[in-house]
Amino acid sequence: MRKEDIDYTLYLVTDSSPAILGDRDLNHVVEEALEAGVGIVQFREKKGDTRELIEKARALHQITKKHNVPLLINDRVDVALAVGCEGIHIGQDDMDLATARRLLGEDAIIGVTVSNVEQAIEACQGGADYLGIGTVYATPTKTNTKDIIGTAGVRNILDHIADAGYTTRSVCIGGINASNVQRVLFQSNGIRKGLDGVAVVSAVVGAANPKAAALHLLSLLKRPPPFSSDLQRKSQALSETEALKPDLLPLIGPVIRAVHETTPLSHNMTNLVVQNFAANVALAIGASPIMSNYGEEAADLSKLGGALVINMGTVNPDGLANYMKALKAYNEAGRPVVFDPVGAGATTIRREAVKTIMAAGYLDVIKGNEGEIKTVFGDNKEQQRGVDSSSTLSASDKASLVRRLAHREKCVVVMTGKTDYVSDGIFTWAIDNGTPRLGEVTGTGCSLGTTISAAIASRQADRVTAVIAAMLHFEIAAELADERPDVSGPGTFIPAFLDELSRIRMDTASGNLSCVCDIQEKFGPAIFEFDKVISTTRKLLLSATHLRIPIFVTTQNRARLGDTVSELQPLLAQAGDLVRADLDKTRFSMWLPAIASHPHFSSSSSGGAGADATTSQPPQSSEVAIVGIESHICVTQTALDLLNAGHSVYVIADGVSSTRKEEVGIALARLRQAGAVVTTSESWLYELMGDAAIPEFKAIVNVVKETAKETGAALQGLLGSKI
Ligand SMILES: Cc1ncc(COP(=O)(O)OP(=O)(O)O)c(N)n1
Ligand SMILES: Cc1ncsc1CCOP(=O)(O)O
Repeated sequence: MRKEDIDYTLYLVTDSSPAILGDRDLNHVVEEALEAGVGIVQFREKKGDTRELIEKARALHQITKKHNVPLLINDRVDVALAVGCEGIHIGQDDMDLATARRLLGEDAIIGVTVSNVEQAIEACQGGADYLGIGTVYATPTKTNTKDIIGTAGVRNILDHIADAGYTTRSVCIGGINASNVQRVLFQSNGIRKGLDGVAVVSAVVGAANPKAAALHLLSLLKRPPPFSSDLQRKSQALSETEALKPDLLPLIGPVIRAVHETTPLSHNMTNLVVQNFAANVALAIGASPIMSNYGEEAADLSKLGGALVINMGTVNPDGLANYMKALKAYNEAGRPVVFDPVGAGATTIRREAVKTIMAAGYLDVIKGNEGEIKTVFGDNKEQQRGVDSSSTLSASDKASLVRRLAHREKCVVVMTGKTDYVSDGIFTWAIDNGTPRLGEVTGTGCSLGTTISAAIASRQADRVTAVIAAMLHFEIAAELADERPDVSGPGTFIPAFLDELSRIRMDTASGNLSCVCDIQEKFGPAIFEFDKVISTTRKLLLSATHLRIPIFVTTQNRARLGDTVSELQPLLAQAGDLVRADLDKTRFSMWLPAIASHPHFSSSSSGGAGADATTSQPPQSSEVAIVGIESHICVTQTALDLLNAGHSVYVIADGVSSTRKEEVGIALARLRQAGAVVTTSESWLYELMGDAAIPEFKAIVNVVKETAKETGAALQGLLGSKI
């Protein structure tokens, strides 16, 4: 067999020790493994006389030859020469590569154990046919292992040898079995070079049915792991340009809506302190919380389409065992896991717990403060005080740390702080939302993990978007709560925060929006009943502020025709961040790219390439009310564009006008025919409320009462006989 044709996918290394082989026959085990499809076998026997070893190896060689699979001998060049088999595997303490090559010749396959970059480069340079990279995880099969390098170590070696231009075949070894093989491969593979396979001992030799075990491993090795989707896609993009950096803002609203619509399960294995608060946060954002710290339940829960939060805030040995069970179950079900390594650097127990959890399964999101993320990265020299974080890194160092950790673990990493950093290992975002108030109450950090879990459960195919959407939802709600006049401290902040979380969700889900089209100073003298348009718009802006309906404003050629009229400016200022856009335009329609791509309008993109196959929704439309001028030009074109984009349009007849009054009636008739609803401000307001029991009812009724005279005048003046 030519060297380049060797299939390293599943590499069997033998072991005849009773602890592994038991009473099975080694030849039979190897024969079964070969039947299953093992592509290379190494005879590794640490005990026995040379003659005995040669005899056993000869017998094995007869079997491997039948399957046209190479047999290598561990350590012993003499045995390999005596048997005449295809090669050897040598470690760092064995015969050196150059001597082995001289003795065995160019055709022999020689593999070399490497556990760091220097050894790997030296072996590649020296002409090794393959590298045995390890030890990945501690294993009872080899107790004299010097270096446990984890998947991060394997990946580092692969990246460096690829950078140095080597294509040497590579397998990894140590503690690999069916429960971790997909993750090991997924997390080990570098962007430029991947592993050719894995080498195992006990997973096959120690299995009750070696053939079935090898078949199972091969089937796992040949298919992508359930959690690989979006990051694999993005990894491919890495070599391409910065232009690929996704614009996430248009995708935020759809994630919040997806949580509202799918009510995903948020399975929290969280600490005792925050259980109640985290459950309330989950409810406020529209998720379905279950607070279960019992690992045995996870197998069932993982099948319900949700996500798991492992928060090690009050870790203990039982808890750790439960986390591992749940992590395994969620990994097997292909459902996302959020890891919150609370207080990771505070104690030795916690540092060890982090290592145990990281080695036990794949984590989709790792979220922590600076100290926690440093500890997870393995780079925290400081002693963390409790669960708090002090910051010593610069902004660029923080960004670099989250990117490196995300890249290493192939997951999304969030570092919380005054500025939060989020990375998928390729792109990194800084988020400056939130309020110091969040730090004044316990459980906010932990319930951010809960919020992320719900978002990621609804948008598993695009984890980083889900994570950022969850963070924005959470932090903007906190800002809004903090600004409320009824909030005077941490006690009043908590209920207000829950209210704002829920309110953002309802606002985003409801899709009610308002557009104020070109109500500018210079139009004043020319427009029919311009003052009525202004008074109706005032009424709508006041009501929109009470009902938290986002507002979009435009002006036509502001430099020449002036800004939006001064009567409306205080109301726009009062509406604050509800004014989602205030744009100048030359196009007649308000449907500018910046508005069309705004989260409130971009829901139709939720059915696009980034949508989660399991939860994709039909494109959702917004309900948009329009006021402004002129009815037959800008208002008409905006309404038609909105209708074309699939939105519902409400033209507020007592709030639109034109230069000539005759144009108005014709424009409204045309829009009605095109599918718009032509209605009045009062009718729209009552339709929005739907129920006199809503908390805002009183405020809106007051607005209606206070503006009753103006409304009458507007109806009289503007509508006349036109509808
Ligand atoms: C495929 C493969 N990789 C690594 C090893 C380990 O070899 P070594 O470091 O020589 O340790 P021992 O096997 O001699 O204990 C291996 N055997 N096979
Ligand atoms: C030979 C060797 N080298 C590093 S770990 C190891 C043993 C791997 O055994 P197992 O697959 O049973 O963990």
